[in-house]
Amino acid sequence: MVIKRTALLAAFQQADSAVYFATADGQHEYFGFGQVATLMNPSLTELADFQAKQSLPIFGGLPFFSNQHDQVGLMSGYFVVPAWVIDYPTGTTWGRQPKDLARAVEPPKKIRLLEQHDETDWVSRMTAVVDEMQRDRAKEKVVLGMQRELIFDQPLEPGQLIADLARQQPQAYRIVIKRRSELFVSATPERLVAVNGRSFATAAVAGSIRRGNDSKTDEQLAKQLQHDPKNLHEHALVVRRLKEQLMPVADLNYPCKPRMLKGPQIQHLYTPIAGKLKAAVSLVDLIRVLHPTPALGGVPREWALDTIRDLETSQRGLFAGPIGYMLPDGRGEFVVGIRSLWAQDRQVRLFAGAGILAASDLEQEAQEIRLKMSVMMKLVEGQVKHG
Ligand SMILES: C=C(O[C@@H]1C=C(C(=O)O)C=C[C@H]1O)C(=O)O
Repeated sequence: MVIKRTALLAAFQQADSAVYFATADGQHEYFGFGQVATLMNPSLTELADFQAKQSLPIFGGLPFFSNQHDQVGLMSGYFVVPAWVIDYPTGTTWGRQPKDLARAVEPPKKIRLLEQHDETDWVSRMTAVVDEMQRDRAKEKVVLGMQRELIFDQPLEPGQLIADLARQQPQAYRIVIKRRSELFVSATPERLVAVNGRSFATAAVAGSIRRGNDSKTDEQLAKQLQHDPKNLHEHALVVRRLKEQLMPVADLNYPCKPRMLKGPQIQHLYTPIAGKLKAAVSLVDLIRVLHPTPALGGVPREWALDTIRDLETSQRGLFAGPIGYMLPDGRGEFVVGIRSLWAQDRQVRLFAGAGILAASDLEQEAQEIRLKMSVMMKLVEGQVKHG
């Protein structure tokens, strides 16, 4: 029997536990329903042990910091083995299809935004770190995040989020993880790592500018970014680190100059890095090697991570963490959980960050962060009733 996409969206709306992962290349759109096993707050070792016991696909995410233990729910890290998974474009399924996938579809209801809280002191809070980087040039980069809290009168509708994500962000990875009254949603352009046998791929995505309103302005903005020393340096730090970490385990292919990666709101410098693993290295091992890349951490790594812990007022949880799936044959892909939100019932948190260097203008960085947040703001706006 052919399953309609609308039935999957309705089932997502109604399920207690469901996952959605669409790849940026449009090749795969996984929907998973129910749960045969779950893993909360895992270490990478626990995740590898958990995976070894499963014969069905696994979906979920690791928190950005593995050692922050006061996170709640999804944000502490969560993996699920759904009872049934379908890759919609290919029709491949795993597990047993539930008999009554979805009851009748209800029309989406509109919700009201009651409160919005922003980090209005972000620029002043981050000033000292730019001074520190100017004094000590060994401190090259730190990616600092900002969060926004939204309170609605009703919860977001996840089925509708999936439909709107596909329309609004077709060239991004699109992820929705639902666990009872919690949702984690991301429309991220950034692959952490994909593995297929001995082939693997990762990417450096760092250095950003807005999109132009017409193709001429857009091209000018791209040129400006491609010649901007601060952004080129910020990007080069990520490429350098990825190469250093991967050279020992793989033969690598990559372009010598960054390309452009364009989303509807923002464009980035982009260096795809692919290769062949010299020995069988698992996806979990590659996450251990790569996360956090300087695209979301910084250089030097430990100083940057301490700085993030000290200066960000809200914990990252899954924000900027590795989010992905693993299939029983060892194939799989993890992305970086940015352009993301976490919803707990009627309460929603948005996260975005920017790479800070000694040459950064913090007002401009704050503006860039708000631009990155507009990806999730636009998504939730789609459900909001005005007036
Ligand atoms: C931190 C984010 O994005 C990261 C930071 C970028 C930058 O500073 O140029 C670009 C892409 C991402 O690696 C985010 O979107 O929240």
